[in-house]
Amino acid sequence: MKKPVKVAITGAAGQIAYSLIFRIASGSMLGPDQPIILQLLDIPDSLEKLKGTVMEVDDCAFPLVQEVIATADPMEAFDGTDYALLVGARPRGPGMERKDLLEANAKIFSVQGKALDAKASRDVKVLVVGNPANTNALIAQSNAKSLDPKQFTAMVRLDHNRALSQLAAKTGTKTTDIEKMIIWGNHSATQYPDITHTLVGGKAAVNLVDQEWVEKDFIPTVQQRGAAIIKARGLSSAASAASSAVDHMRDWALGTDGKWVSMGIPSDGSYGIKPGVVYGYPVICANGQYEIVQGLPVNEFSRGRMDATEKELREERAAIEELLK
Ligand SMILES: NC(=O)c1ccc[n+]([C@@H]2O[C@H](COP(=O)([O-])OP(=O)(O)OC[C@H]3O[C@@H](n4cnc5c(N)ncnc54)[C@H](O)[C@@H]3O)[C@@H](O)[C@H]2O)c1
Ligand SMILES: O=C(O)C[C@H](O)C(=O)O
Repeated sequence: MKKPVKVAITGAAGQIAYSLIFRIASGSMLGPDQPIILQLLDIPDSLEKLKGTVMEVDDCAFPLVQEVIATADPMEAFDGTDYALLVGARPRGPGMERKDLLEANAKIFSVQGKALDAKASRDVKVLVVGNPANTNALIAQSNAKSLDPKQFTAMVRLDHNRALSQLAAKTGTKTTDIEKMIIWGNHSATQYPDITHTLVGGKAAVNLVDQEWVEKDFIPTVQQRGAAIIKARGLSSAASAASSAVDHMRDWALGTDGKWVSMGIPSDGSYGIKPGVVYGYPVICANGQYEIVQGLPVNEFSRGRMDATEKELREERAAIEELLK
């Protein structure tokens, strides 16, 4: 029997968490033999609703769940945390851009960065889902001075999965036939879903689809998918966001077996993206660590898109600079 690990989920009374908590509790994230202590955080006004979610977790009688803590205190929620999924934030509604959320949500992540710094396991792995996810991850990271910046990541995996699904539909293949997809940059409408290096059934994707489809259909569809879901559901994506959060953490913790996935991580100068932003990169995970896939040629079209999404991230950074101190 493995020692239990502590998994903190913020925004635990919200709609993403309503899917995420149950997937994690069933073993989808860390495996069917990894016991879990759930540490659920929400704001005082949402605690009554959270009580209902906890009752439902109890009612599932999950074999892996050792204990469930529900609290409005970040210091309690992050005590000894091994995995932190920072979901809690206000989602955007119809017609809003992610940058509209910047001010509303930024402060949450400075408080939580400090609490993680003070209380979490020194090896904690942090995934920020709450939008604007990349810049929120930057804020949390900057407020956790004693932790390694590499421990803070943002979710672009939903974009990665959306891109796989769009390309599979276009080429009449399965998502599992596709390798080496990349999402560069921000989880926003400037992100760059890049199929330049992608293989479909071992063949170069760029030879299977035309550039016009890539520019006029594929890239905008992936960039605008969040907005399309808000329009259709009247609410932002939830089950797919939860599923992608599980994929991100599982791959980081358990490895990708040499496969590429996309993660928002602190930029280190790779591919000309200077340090100071959390940027989507292609990575390979092994032994609980991720490494950027290096040495890929970048054509002129890709360079322009990669720079444009970096520019947006630097503007977001400038808007919350005072929270980084
Ligand atoms: N990165 C992605 O791919 C992605 C995908 C979908 C949604 N999102 C984002 O995830 C976030 C959550 O979405 P949702 O649909 O679950 O929203 P929701 O409104 O259903 O739930 C948010 C929850 O967060 C809680 N909360 C607010 N402030 C908090 C704080 N300081 N500490 C702890 N909890 C707090 C709220 O009380 C609420 O229960 C939004 O910002 C949304 O835009 C990101
Ligand atoms: O687009 C949104 O605001 C929600 C989320 O980030 C998504 O991509 O579905």
